[in-house]
Amino acid sequence: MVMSELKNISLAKSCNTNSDKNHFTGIPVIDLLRPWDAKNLIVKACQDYGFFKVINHGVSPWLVAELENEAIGFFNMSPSEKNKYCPPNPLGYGSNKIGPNGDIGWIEYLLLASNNFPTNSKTLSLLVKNYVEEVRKLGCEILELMADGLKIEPRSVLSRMLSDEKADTVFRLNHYPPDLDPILDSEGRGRNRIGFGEHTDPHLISIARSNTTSGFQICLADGTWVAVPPDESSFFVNVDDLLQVLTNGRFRSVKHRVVANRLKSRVSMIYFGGPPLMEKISPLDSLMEHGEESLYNEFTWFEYKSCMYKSRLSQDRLSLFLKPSQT
Ligand SMILES: C=C1C[C@]23C[C@@]1(O)CC[C@H]2[C@@]12CC[C@H](O)[C@@](C)(C(=O)O1)[C@H]2[C@@H]3C(=O)O
Ligand SMILES: O=C(O)CCC(=O)C(=O)O
Ligand SMILES: [Fe+2]
Repeated sequence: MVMSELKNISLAKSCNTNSDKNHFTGIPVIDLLRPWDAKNLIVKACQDYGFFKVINHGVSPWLVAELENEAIGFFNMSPSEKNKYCPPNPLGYGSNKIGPNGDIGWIEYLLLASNNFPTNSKTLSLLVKNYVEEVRKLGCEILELMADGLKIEPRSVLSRMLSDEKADTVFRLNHYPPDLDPILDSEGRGRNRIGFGEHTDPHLISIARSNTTSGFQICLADGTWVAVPPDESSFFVNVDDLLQVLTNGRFRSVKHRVVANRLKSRVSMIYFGGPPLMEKISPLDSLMEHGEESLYNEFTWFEYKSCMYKSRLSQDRLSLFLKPSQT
């Protein structure tokens, strides 16, 4: 990646871009070995933050470590080796550019999908396949606990979309190199560059794991940005746009971003769980109260995805599907 081209990568608008400062201590922690508590805590976390951390998740730490090592091996290859790999249109290897509409970040990444996650290495592809399968199961368990907590039936009403053989899964490996030469602001203070600009994830849920380097931040309901303390042994779960629609706005699709770290590389691996392309998305009947109106016009995941690829990272895509009475 040509870092000299990245001098102008934007600084965050709010002042809290230093990745190690103001670590937020209020992230909800869900212990999956306590399912009787977990269902209610998950619902509260999705309503309050659209975000929580999962411990005792059952995903093999060996698999996580192997995949991280293999990913580091990929990112350690020379730029010319990496650039031989197909550019992200939308899947492939990318650096600096995120998506097709001019967004940039202090990042390089591999975006993969389909069942065999083709890469330049059989080992990497196989590890991704096994990892995604384990994390997909974790996603189903979490969605079933959500249904229990929301008191809706069947408990597979959400998870069936991830278990479907046509489920639309994306997997992403991100590498944020250290930002050794941060930009100076007008007062001469060093400010970290943005690694991945603010956005919400479009799918149902995203399940992320990162190394011990800080940088990930979420936006609270009052608009404050807070830094999430890293935890390499846990998974972090985002409520995504489709889950906000399916719950008719009860759950918040969390706005988040990544700020580059001054000293350390950050490596993250994210599973994005989406439904089959033709799935129709509208608030769940079993959740709607008597007389409650849907906030959104019905759409298919295919329609939403098409609209997403036409939009910039920070665009509020869901607002395009709000009913006129809600705008
Ligand atoms: C700017 C873009 C990158 C993105 C596609 C989009 O046009 C808008 C949504 C972006 C996002 C955010 C979450 C995931 O990282 C991602 C893979 C996705 O599904 O939506 C990315 C897209 C991407 O990097 O291609
Ligand atoms: O790297 C991360 O931890 C988050 C990146 C992200 O938000 C994304 O890939 O959608
Ligand atoms: Fe994201």
